[in-house]
Amino acid sequence: MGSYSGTREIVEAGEELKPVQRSRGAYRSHSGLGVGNKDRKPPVLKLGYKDSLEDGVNQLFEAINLKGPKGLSVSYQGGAISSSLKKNALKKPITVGMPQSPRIGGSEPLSLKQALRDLCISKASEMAAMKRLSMSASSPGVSEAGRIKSLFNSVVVEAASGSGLPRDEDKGSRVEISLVPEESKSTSSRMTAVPHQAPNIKSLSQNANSSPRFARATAQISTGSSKSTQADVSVSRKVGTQPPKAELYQKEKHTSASSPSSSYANNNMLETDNTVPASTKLPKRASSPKSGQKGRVHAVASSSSMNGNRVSRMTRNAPRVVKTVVRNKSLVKKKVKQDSSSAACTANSFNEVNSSLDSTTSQLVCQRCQCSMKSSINDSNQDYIKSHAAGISAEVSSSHVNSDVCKPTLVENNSNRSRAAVPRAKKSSKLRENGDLSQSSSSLGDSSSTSISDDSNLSGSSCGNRPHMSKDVRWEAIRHIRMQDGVLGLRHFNLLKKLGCGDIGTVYLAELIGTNCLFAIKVMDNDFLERRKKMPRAQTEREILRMLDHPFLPTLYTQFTSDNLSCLVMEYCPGGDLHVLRQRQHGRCFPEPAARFYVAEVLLALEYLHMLGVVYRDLKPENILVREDGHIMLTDFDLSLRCTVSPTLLKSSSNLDPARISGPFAASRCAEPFCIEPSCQVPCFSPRFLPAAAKTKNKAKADLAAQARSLPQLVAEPTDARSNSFVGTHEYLAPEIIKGEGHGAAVDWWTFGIFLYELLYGKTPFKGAGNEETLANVVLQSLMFPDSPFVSFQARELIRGLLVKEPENRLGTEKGAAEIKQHPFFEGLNWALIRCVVPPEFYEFGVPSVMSPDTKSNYLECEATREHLEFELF
Ligand SMILES: Nc1ncnc2c1ncn2[C@@H]1O[C@H](COP(=O)(O)OP(=O)(O)OP(=O)(O)O)[C@@H](O)[C@H]1O
Repeated sequence: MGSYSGTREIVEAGEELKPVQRSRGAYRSHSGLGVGNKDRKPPVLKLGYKDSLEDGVNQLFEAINLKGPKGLSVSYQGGAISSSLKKNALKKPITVGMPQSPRIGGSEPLSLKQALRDLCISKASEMAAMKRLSMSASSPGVSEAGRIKSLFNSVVVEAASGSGLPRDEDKGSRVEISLVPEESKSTSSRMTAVPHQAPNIKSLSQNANSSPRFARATAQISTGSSKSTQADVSVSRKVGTQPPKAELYQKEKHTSASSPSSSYANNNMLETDNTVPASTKLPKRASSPKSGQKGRVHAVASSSSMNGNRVSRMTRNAPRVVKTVVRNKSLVKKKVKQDSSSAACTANSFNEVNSSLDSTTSQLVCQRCQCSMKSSINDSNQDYIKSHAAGISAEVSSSHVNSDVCKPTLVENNSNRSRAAVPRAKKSSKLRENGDLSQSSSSLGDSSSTSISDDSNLSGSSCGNRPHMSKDVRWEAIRHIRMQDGVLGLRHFNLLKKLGCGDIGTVYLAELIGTNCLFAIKVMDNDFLERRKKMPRAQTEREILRMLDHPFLPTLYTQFTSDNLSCLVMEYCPGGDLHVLRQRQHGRCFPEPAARFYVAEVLLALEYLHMLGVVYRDLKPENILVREDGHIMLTDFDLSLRCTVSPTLLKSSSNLDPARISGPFAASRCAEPFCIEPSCQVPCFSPRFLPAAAKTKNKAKADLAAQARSLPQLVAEPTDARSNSFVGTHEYLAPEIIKGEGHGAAVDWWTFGIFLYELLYGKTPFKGAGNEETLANVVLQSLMFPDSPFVSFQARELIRGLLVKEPENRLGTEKGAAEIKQHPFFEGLNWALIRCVVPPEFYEFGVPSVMSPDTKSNYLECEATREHLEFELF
């Protein structure tokens, strides 16, 4: 990852590091609008109905008293009827259309019954007429059920209050129970303020009902949390009173329509629990949280349509502990308990997660992503590939950060930011126009920084179409911040350390504040990129990162633009790169088994990239990072070439006997395929050199080879990829690139050969005294192997096959990675389970402490380890 010396730029993040005004006011409770404001009285329709009814009844009973038989058990005293009868009369609106005979004794004369019936009928028709009138007067957005409901409400409530009868809470809730739940509501009505409707939560619920996406996006904030109260209130405000938020809703709805999995997170910000039925008494919200609870947000998603509840808890402002994490020793592994009963693979469901409040053990799962495969242009292959190639179930280990860590936040080069302030707005809008980035409206009122999020395309901060990383707690951490603050920006991160810088940006280790989650953030200055015409490279990298979901490739969690700095939030690899790691080895080269492990994982990553139509073009040890678990991660895609590809299945596995396939690998004692416990090591590397005495095992070996040959073969070489770009690193450049003959996917197999050579011998094969000589050697010099260190014949054979100067004769050109995987160098390797094998252990690494202002300057210089070409002929 070195940079060309003449073109090394240090791009610093001019971050908005002031304590952020979280615009609490924006979320603050607003009396009368609170979702949970159960004191809010339904508006009263002044229909004049009650008075006329009472008058009529009074007149009737006056007549009865005067004319009725003596035995009649109705009392009338000075114009007031008995409460029971009065109640009956007042309940009349609820029984419209079902007139009942007043049970006044059992022997009332027929004329009285008739009189009462007539009265009921006349009042019913009066009501119907009034209802028609009110229908024509009301807004079109209000449904009939809503109007009837309002009518009932007004009648009952006013009657109750006007009657002088005690109006207890139960009765109040009964009024709600009597309402007919609306079945549906047009989406446009969601945008309309409907003042006489039931509380906003109701209309939200209805929206949720009409869209499964809204249903699953339900979020209820726990009682007792200040944030929860604010969030709740913000819901109603956004829906009922604030047009901009309503627009946001609309926008999100469209997004969801096109990509169901894409806007989950944003929805969560705005939705309330859709499962609160109309008959349910609205919960009372605590208005003044206790200090101890402040900041603790308890998000609950529940739905009757869901098969489980998702309970997520995150601790904010919890002390963070910086702790050296020793691989395989101090890792805190988190188990995720899922509700297996749920429809786990439906895009609308969440599974219950066993989560703990403890920051070190909280674990959140977004189960839905496991099945939501994003489909996009030319993505049919990608879907297939992703579903087959990336199925790892990642156990997440939390990193521990010292409580000191969160205090300071790195502020660098503020002048850059002010410099960029003027063009920022212009460019941002330009980007938006291009549809490249979508502005997320923020209610934070952060005037000093602009954050533009492109997360709609990344499925928000949900794991989206990344099933293999779906259980990563970092998705949830990001989603939580977005729920809380609306839009993610650099201000949400503590920059702990500069990890390095490349041609187009600077990479920082960063902690998402309050979450204990570490990320690598690549920060790119858009002005700089534009000036240096490197915007296309940044764009390429971003596009490729967004596609990736593979255990040996980086996960892009989110991306945003903050103060004209484009930021890619990626998975952090604490193990450094293979270039550094190799130099720490005895003889500056890896033992062959270690080299075989690393190149095997790189081969799988390249295979996956090729299947996605990506020619990587920049393979070198510097671009291979070591994860916390010792497996690798191939990074840096700005020099990659994108093209179309059509994977072809050369040979199917339909005629294979599954028992035979598993036969040679049956040495594994563990049935759990993802178990990485040493005692359950999967024998990915069975011995290639069998003891002479073990001749009887030769048959098994032959069987193994035969089975390997009979395994299904998928070839996914981007055959039409051609480029004349002169890109790469001198020592790794393929001859066809140097000669300018145009190149394709075969360049990756050349670089793969150089890479293996360097890991085994500690140097590249064609390195000259200078760059020119190196290039000449690549084209003209034949391949030679040093005598030492000792390298197996198979390894040398593989290198020979790969470093063929004519690309058409090069190993891998015809059948891609499948061809290379079958080389004897990899004999006995269980490709499918290599990610479960215990990786070579070379050294321990840990999480650095926070980057102090003193140490910051140490990172301002980037050491170029290898000269890097950036001449592009396009
Ligand atoms: N996800 C990550 N985790 C840890 N370190 C990273 C990560 N991504 C990059 N780095 C480190 O940051 C440094 C800069 O990375 P970057 O990809 O920008 O540089 P580069 O490979 O030189 O890029 P370019 O080819 O664009 O010049 C690298 O040296 C790498 O070690």
